[in-house]
Amino acid sequence: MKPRADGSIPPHQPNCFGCGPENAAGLGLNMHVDRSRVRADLVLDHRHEGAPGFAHGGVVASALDDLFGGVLVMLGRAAVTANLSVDYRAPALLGHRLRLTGWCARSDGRKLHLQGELHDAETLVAEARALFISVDGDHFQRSGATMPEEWNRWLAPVEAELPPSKPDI
Ligand SMILES: CCCCCCCC(=O)SCCNC(=O)CCNC(=O)[C@H](O)C(C)(C)COP(=O)(O)OP(=O)(O)OC[C@H]1O[C@@H](n2cnc3c(N)ncnc32)[C@H](O)[C@@H]1OP(=O)(O)O
Repeated sequence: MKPRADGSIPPHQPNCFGCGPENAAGLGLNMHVDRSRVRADLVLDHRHEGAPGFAHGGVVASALDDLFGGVLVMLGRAAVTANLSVDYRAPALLGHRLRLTGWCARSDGRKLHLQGELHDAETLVAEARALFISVDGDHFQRSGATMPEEWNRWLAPVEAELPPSKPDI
C-alpha cells in the first residue's frame, strides 16, 4: 500500500472506521501527503457528540490514530498503535472544518514515534504523540479475516530502515 500518484492516501481497507468509504459509522477521512506530512480535513456531526455541540474526546483520539495510519502508508511501513497520548487543548466543535496533520518525528528500529495535531482554523484543538510498532503479516492473520491484496507489499520486512526524518515544514 502506498500513496497514489496524486498524493492521496487510499483507505486502509473499505470498512476502516477512520478512512473506509463503506463504513457508515466511520469518520470518512480522506488523507493526502503534503511534503513529509499527512493532512486530512474532518467535519464532525451529531453522531460524534460528547458534551452538547462538542465532539467526544474518543472520536478525536480515533481521528488522530487513523491519521497516524495514513503516516504509515506514506512511510511504507505497516505498524500498529502501541501507545497513543492526546492533549486536548480546546473543544472540537461539531460542524466546523477541522484540519489534521501528522508526521513521523523519529524511528528507532521497529519503533515509530509519530506526532499529530488537530486545528480549527488557527486554534490548536488537540495534539497527539504515538508509539507505533512495526509488524509483519502474522500480526494481522490472527483475526482470521482476509487481508486486502494491497497490504502484501505494505507488510515489508520490519527490519527495513526508514529514510531519515525530514525536518519540520
Ligand atoms: C494497520 C492498519 C491501519 C492503522 C489504523 C490505526 C492504528 C490502529 O488502530 S492499530 C489497533 C490498535 N493497536 C493494537 O491492536 C496493537 C495491540 N498490541 C500488540 O499487538 C502488541 O503489543 C505490539 C505488536 C504493539 C507489540 O508486541 P510485540 O511485537 O511482541 O513487541 P514487544 O516486544 O512487546 O515490543 C517491542 C518494543 O516496543 C516497546 N513497547 C511495546 N508496547 C509499548 C508501549 N505501549 N509503550 C512503550 N513501549 C512499548 C517494548 O518495550 C519493546 O521495546 P524494546 O525493543 O526496546 O525492548
